[in-house]
Amino acid sequence: MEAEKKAISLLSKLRNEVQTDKPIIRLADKWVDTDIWNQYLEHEQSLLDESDGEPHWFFSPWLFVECYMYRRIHEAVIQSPPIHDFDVFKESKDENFFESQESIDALCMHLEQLKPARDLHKDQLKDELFKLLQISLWGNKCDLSLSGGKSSSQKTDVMNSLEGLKPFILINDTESLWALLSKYKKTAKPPVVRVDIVLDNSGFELITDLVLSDFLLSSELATEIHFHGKSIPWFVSDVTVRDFNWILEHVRSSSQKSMATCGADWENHVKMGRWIYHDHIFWTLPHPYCEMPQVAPDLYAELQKAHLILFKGDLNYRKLMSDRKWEFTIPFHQALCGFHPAPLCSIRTLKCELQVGLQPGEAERLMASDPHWLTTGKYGIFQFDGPL
Ligand SMILES: O=P(O)(O)OC[C@H]1O[C@](O)(CO)[C@@H](O)[C@@H]1O
Ligand SMILES: [Mn+2]
Repeated sequence: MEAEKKAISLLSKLRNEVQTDKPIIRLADKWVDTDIWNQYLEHEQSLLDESDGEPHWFFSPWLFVECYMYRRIHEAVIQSPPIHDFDVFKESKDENFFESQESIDALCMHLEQLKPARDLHKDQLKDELFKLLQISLWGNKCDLSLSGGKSSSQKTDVMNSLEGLKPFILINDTESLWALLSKYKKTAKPPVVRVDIVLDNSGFELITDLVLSDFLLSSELATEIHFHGKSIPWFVSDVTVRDFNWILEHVRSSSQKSMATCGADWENHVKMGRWIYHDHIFWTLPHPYCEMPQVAPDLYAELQKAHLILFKGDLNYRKLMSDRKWEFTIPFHQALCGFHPAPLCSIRTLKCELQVGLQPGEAERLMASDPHWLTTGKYGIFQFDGPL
């Protein structure tokens, strides 16, 4: 109880700082990333004129303060032993999984029916890949950060909604993904085809990513999937290693036959080293991804081993684009500012005022028909960059 009181008082202090636009203060804990964070704060300070004083909550870059807020929540918890590894968002993440049971079961049943997927005819293989990619895209609607932590589970039949949702895909580079992966399958070269997925949210979205990953293996479009998750609770619903293992265990022990079969297969993928989970502190730092080679060269080198990297979700898009106010028509490649570790694709629903690579006039047309098109998660993209 003492520890809880301490954590709550640190969180109240944080809330007061946010609400009253106090200066952004240095981190006081001693965690693996504390020094990097404090250096970043100094860097933010150095960008201001002397007359501006210190960086404050209301007038600092959104990406930076939003990441900083989640890092401060982490600080409040780790400074309160013995509850130092308590995940304040765990309950809502788990709830999202339980509330989406029917949709999860339907997806697992679909996946099982496709097996053995390696024998599917080329056209059917492509068709199924596109379906599962779209399911993974729309799974990104289910984050808990946009809804302020309120339930955002999947209750409708996502598989039968795909056709109706197609007009809301603003950029669809899935043909490039097919061209890349089917070329490897056809030539059987290289013998190892590695796809990395930079995960976003736990619950239903993670299930859609796992279903896609299982299909990539069973269809032999890929031979290894590497998942990248967060090392601390992040943006409410993002996946940590605990969430990842918890979901696998709950799918495996489900009373629904298809789910249990999928769960057993998935645990087996992990055991056999076909599915590999990584975490790295870089994913919970405020830096844009173009700074990865300097800030986290080991992670950059790891990503360079991939044949394709899928970046899930809105926050990853903001970090890929350095969260700048780009023109809507600027090419994706250019807005990546030199971040090209391997061919990559952003799969996200739009939740922030940032989108590049549109046709001239398209943003204006969207704005006229739906003024909130950028922020409601109603629209989605598959945006690819890289040589084929
Ligand atoms: O889980 P996702 O798709 O990254 O979405 C999180 C998004 O929600 C917000 O926190 C609020 O819109 C954004 O800052 C962030 O981009
Ligand atoms: Mn998220």
